[in-house]
Amino acid sequence: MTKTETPGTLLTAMRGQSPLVQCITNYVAMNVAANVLLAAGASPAMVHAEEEAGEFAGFAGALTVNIGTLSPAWIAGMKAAVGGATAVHRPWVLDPVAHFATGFRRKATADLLALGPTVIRGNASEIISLAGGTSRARGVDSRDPVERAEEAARSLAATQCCIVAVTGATDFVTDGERAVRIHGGSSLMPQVTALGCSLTCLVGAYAAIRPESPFDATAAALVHFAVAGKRSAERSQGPGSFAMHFIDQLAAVDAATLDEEGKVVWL
Ligand SMILES: Nc1ncnc2c1ncn2[C@@H]1O[C@H](COP(=O)(O)OP(=O)(O)O)[C@@H](O)[C@H]1O
Ligand SMILES: Cc1ncsc1CCOP(=O)(O)O
Ligand SMILES: [Mg+2]
Repeated sequence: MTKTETPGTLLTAMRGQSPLVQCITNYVAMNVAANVLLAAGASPAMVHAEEEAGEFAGFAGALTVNIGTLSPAWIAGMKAAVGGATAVHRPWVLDPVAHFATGFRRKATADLLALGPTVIRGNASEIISLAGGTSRARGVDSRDPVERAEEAARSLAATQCCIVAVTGATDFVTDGERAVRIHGGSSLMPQVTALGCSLTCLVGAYAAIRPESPFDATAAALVHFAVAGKRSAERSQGPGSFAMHFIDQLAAVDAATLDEEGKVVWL
């Protein structure tokens, strides 16, 4: 991030363009993620059929691919969409939900990784395991602290030549050389399903407006979540009211709020 391109500047640019984001996400996340993107200021479209996914990616601002509820038909749609996005040099974001859990997921994830994602966004367990380490998780929820994933993220980013974002109590973003930690959010966030998946879609929205700067775009999306999450927790009684306030706060925060309340620490 530069002084002129703060997260707040990127928020204003993102809202100004309201980018069309093709989200191939899971059944759990589809509705949540669409509401998150609309509240944040982007335009989501959940388009995953093989017959149309590549064509759609040819005019979407960015593509996001999430393997949460995988099936062979969805994998075909994902590959077609990545082909379409790559052909027109649009960024695409991979969310490797519980990729370590089964052979089916491991194979699909390896195939998608080989197609060269612009950004990988996962929780600490997912990133540790994706870099070849052993995580403690068995399913979609992380069982490792982000600090344990930081070296894994750097190495994965360097090997894959992409941006890697690890989320959790404190987030970490790296391109293999540069790295930032982003503080904020709330411990209520992992108690609401699909917020990580929705964040992946929001990374796509920011990447759509700054395809040449995916590091800054990813960090801005994470700051947007961190600030909205902290403000929502201050207004909530538990996970249910948090989910409602979170949508409100994603919409309520403006550029000045992100730049005043966002806590980004360069490493
Ligand atoms: N303990 C926590 N404190 C603050 N924010 C959190 C915490 N756990 C997760 N988050 C936030 O929740 C969002 C989703 O991250 P995470 O739960 O790691 O993803 P996933 O749902 O894929 O496991 C991110 O914005 C992250 O910063
Ligand atoms: C519960 C569940 N099962 C398959 S995908 C999914 C949603 C996971 O969402 P997130 O990774 O954002 O917690
Ligand atoms: Mg996840």
